[in-house]
Amino acid sequence: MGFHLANVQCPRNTHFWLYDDGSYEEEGQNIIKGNIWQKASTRLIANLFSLPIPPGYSHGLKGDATGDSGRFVPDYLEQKSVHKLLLVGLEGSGSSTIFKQAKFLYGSKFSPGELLDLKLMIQINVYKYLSTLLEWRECFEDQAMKENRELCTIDKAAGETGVAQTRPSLFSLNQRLMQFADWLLEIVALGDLDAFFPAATREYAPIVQEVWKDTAIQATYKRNNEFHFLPDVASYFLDRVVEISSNEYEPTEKDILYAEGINQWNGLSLLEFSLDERYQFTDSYVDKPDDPSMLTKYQLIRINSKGLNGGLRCLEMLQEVRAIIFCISLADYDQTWVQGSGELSNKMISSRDMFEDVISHPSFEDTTCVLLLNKYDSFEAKVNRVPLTVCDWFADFSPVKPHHTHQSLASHAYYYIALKFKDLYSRISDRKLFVFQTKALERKTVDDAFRYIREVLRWDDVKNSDAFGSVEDSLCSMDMSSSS
Ligand SMILES: Nc1nc2c(ncn2[C@@H]2O[C@H](COP(=O)(O)OP(=O)(O)OP(=O)(O)O)[C@@H](O)[C@H]2O)c(=O)[nH]1
Ligand SMILES: [Mg+2]
Repeated sequence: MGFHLANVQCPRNTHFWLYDDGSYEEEGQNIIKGNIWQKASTRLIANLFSLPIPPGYSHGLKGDATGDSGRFVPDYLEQKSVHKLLLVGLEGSGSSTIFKQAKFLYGSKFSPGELLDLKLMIQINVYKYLSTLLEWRECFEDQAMKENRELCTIDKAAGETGVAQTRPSLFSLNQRLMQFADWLLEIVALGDLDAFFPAATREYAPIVQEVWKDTAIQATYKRNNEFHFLPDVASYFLDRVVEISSNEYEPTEKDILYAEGINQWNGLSLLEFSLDERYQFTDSYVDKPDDPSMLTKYQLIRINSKGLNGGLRCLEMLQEVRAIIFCISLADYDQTWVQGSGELSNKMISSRDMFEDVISHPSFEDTTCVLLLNKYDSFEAKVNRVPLTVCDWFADFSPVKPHHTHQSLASHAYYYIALKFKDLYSRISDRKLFVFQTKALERKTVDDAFRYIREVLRWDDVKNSDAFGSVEDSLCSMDMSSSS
């Protein structure tokens, strides 16, 4: 199995001999074919399972000149090394969307197994969305009943008969749908949803559709700004529940991007890729095709926030991370979030706290950090409606009236947030925080982000080799110019 994890080609019936130093040869051939410790995948797996790694291999490639901080790798060796990029963010920030876009952009297609995982995840999520709606329907119905009773008491006092008390409200379901709702909510309360669905998904699709279209649920959905944990994509999938629930359903590219997450179970996803030498932020390509073997290789490691719940312990297992890519949803500034302690808090503030925890983690003292401020599209639409100051951390945001400047309110607010994070970072680290704006559903912005990250890392190498001084300025201006 170790050979498979190390990406060693193992034809059937071929046996390998593995030596203490990690080198291996085909049985009896007396020709050393390679060394498993030189394979990045072996080292990562070993890290994750806390397996010992021979000393010469634990920091980069054997014999690489990593210098004191492990940053400087001479060009000729850099070509061969794999830069690990750790992608993290609070749930819903869009980190898995960014991962999936990177896979569409630079990776291979989703395999049939991965597509099946995505399909199951989409099918089960539909039931989660519906149960959220059903819970809120119940609250709104209770509220409506209570108001009715109060009205009744007033009417009675005025000498009128109290029929309003028994009258169904806008939020009441008929008895048949009510039975289904009770049954579904019980399964959810018992935590059995994952075990029950999607095996039963096809059978219940018609009734799910009926509940979703019912006026009580539609009235509940209209009030979705009042409750949390119902993502924007809920209606996108609920509208198509029958299609999604069929055996023949295959998620489209759009479905894959809209689905929350990459698969149901896996907290960790890996993608190895390289970037061609297309010029930064333009669509022009260099004339000659690149020699793919010369391109720097990156390994994108995405851990979902559930995977980080164990107090960031798994981060310790990730050695030699070249850069942390921390993803934050700009649109979270007015959202509520349940923290680990069960307390409710503002989601932007929860994201900030998680950011602080990750960057102050001893494993990442010397690690470059790039902050991706994502969901600029939702943010742009929202910021004109909901003042940024609803988030306590942004209480001192006082924009110059938009018509006095050329900047929109959204871009003004974006710079303000970027600076907040830069200030915070500078209080914790003596390194510079790089900030980039994304709309992860737009593939181009994710491509731009990775090209920006590549420039940041190149700059880092140059800075550490002390050859140039002015690259930082050009990166800063790039970073700022990319945000309008
Ligand atoms: N409007 C908008 N929606 C986005 C953007 N990025 C992600 N989303 C949506 O936001 C939802 C959550 O994104 P995910 O990528 O699942 O975020 P995540 O929570 O970091 O990933 P998991 O931890 O795996 O759930 C998905 O429905 C995405 O389609 C964006 O830039 N704009
Ligand atoms: Mg999510």
